Amino acid sequence: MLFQVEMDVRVPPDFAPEKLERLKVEEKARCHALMTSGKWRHIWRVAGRYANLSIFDVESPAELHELLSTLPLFALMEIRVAALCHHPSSIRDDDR
Ligand SMILES: O=C(O)CC1=CCC(=O)O1
Repeated sequence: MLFQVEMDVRVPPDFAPEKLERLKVEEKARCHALMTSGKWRHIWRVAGRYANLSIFDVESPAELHELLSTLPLFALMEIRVAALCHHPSSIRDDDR
């Protein structure tokens, strides 16, 4: 199942910079591991915002929740999810 996931990172002004840097390093490593596994298919930076637009390919909404809620930056993110279906006009057969 494909899901569009939009993650906005909201860092409180008093958040310790060294803790933020550590979480970013951990987040990047987790992202790379999930991209290698094929579960996190794509990630783009949303221009002008500390946000990303990602595509996940998972078995269920429950699996997506498990992956998102265990991301290192989860507590600092606002996340929106949209379930995706294959479009009848798409010429990309693997986009389902
Ligand atoms: O910088 C972000 O958008 C948050 C994030 C998600 C995966 C990653 O490496 O950073």
